[in-house]
Amino acid sequence: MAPSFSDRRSLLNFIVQEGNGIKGLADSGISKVPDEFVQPSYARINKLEMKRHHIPPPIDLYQLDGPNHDQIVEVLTEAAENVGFFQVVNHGVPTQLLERLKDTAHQFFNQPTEKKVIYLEEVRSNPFVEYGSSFAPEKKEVIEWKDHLKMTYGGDAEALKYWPEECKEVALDYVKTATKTVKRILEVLLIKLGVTLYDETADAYIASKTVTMNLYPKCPNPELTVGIGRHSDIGTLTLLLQDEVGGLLAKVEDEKEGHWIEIPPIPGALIIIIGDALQILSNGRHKSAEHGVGTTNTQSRVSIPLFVRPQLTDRIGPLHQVVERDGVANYRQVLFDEYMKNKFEHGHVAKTIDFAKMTVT
Ligand SMILES: O=C(O)CCC(=O)C(=O)O
Ligand SMILES: [Fe+2]
Repeated sequence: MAPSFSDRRSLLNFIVQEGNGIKGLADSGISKVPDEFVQPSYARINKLEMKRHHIPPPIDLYQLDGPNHDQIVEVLTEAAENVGFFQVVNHGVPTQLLERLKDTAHQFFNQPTEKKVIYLEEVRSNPFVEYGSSFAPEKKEVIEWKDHLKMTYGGDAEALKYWPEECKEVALDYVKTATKTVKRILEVLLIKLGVTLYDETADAYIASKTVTMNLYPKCPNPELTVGIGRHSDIGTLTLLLQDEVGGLLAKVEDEKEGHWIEIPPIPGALIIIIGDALQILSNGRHKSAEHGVGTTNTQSRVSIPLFVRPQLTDRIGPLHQVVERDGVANYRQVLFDEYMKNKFEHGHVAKTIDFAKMTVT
């Protein structure tokens, strides 16, 4: 029989403290989501209102090494400046690895709860791994329909020691190959901005790496819920693998207030999302994409982002070559840790980049 929850506390106990997750709730056979999952109407992204939008074909990264190099750089730059996301193929991450990642994510979440609870924030013994649900479910009024396993890279030895046995090899392989892809993309974007790059410089902007496995279980009320609310990613770039289910939504700016589109799954492709750190570094040329995830009642979905960002102890601000060219710095220097804390205080509510805006004194 489906469990019933007398109040929010007992619901959170079941999902968070006992570690049953959203998956546990979905598997219990509920026919309607508890009220705590019902998003206020302004926070929902209505699929019906989504405009038809021409989705550009994925960008072939292989061509960066051939005669069409300059043309591909143009296309990448245009996407980074105008929409903040794009899809790539021939990206250097083998298809077989992508398939293994998706299978592994399902395998991890399909395990009995007692295998997963050892990675709960309150229980785990190290900072490199975290299993949980929603975004700050204890603090936020409305709960998101998502479970996650976060694996933070702190070196190979730590990954092999602390990441879950069933995920560690495939996740480590992903960090290594995908980091090369991300670095290459970042380099061409920065060079195009006029930045002279020494190896360490690009590395500093991608120094911290986290692979997350997200699970969005089948949801009885997709029209009322979100998997992840609208947000922009905090880091430099996100490289995202989504499965064939779909549900990733992004906001495209236009003359009015912008409109939402679905970023469709393309077999073998990866999605690149510009994060806030790159918007700041590029003095606002590159736009971090506002995005979110819908839910569906047809099947459960997995996605596996690799987030790269500067270290928390780094200060970041617009790169001096860009400021010289633009004649003005649009953002101040911020300690990345401070930027992150401010963002987390707000949770998933659109963009928080104004925190780094230059204030007129
Ligand atoms: O699941 C997705 O497609 C996107 C995930 C995402 O936006 C995130 O984890 O920040
Ligand atoms: Fe995101």
